[in-house]
Amino acid sequence: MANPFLTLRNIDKQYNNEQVLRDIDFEIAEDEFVAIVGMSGGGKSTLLRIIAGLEEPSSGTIKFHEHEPVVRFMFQDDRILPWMSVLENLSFKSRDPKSKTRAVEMLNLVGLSEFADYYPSALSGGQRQRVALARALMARPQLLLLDEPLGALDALTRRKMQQLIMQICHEQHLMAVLVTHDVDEAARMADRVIVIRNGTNRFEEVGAKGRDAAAVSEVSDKLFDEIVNTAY
Ligand SMILES: Nc1ncnc2c1ncn2[C@@H]1O[C@H](COP(=O)(O)OP(=O)(O)OP(=O)(O)O)[C@@H](O)[C@H]1O
Repeated sequence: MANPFLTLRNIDKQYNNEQVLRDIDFEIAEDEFVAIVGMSGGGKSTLLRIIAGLEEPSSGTIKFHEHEPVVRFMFQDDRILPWMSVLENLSFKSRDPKSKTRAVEMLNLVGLSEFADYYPSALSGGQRQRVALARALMARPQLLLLDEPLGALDALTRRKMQQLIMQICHEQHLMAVLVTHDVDEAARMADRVIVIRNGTNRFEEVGAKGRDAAAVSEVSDKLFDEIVNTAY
C-alpha cells in the first residue's frame, strides 16, 4: 500500500479461552474509509477497541505510521448528556473560550446551528446522532471509529446521515473505520470493506464508495454471501 496510515499484523485476541480474533492483517491508507462487516459476535467491536488502543491484542502488532493520531468514537447509543444543551454537550470538557467557537462551527457543519440551545430530549434520533458526530469532531480527530452509529435510525434518516458522514470525512480528510451490520451501508460508504469470518479477515472488497445503485447492490449481495457462507 502506497501511503499506509495504520497497519495491523497478525492480530489475535482471546478472552479467557475464547478465540475472538485470529490473524487479522490489513492496512488502512491515508484518507481511506473502511467498513468492517461480519456476523454478530464476530469480534468487530473488539477490533475497533484494539485500533483505539482501549484494548491490547493477545498477540500481533498495530502501528500508526506518522504519529499517534487523535481518535474519536461514535456509537449507536449517542451518549449525549440529557441535562446539558446541545452546545454545552460539545464544549463542556474544555475551559478554553475557543472551544465554544469550535462547537458553533461543528454544529454548523452537521446542520444543527439552530439547535445549539436545545436540550437532547427535544431532538429526533437523527439530530442526536448529528450532535454525537459534532462532538466527535471537536477534538479534530484524524481517525473516526464508527461502531454501528446509525443502527437505531429509520431508513431515510440513515441514508441522510450516511451522506453527511461521507461528506465530512472527505472534506476534513478524516480516516474512518465503520462497523456495520448493514452490507448496503458498507457497500455505499466505504472505499474498502473487510469481512471478518471466523475471527479472521478473509475477504476484502475494494473501491466501494461512489458506485451507482446497481453496483452497490451487487457488492452488498457479494458481501452477504461472504458473511453467511461462514461456518459458525
Ligand atoms: N471484555 C470482554 N470479556 C470477555 N469476552 C468479551 C469481551 N468483549 C467481547 N467479548 C466476546 O468477544 C466476542 C466478540 O464480541 P464483539 O462485541 O467484538 O463482536 P461484534 O462482532 O462487535 O458483535 P455485534 O455485531 O453483535 O456487536 C463475543 O463472544 C463477546 O462475548
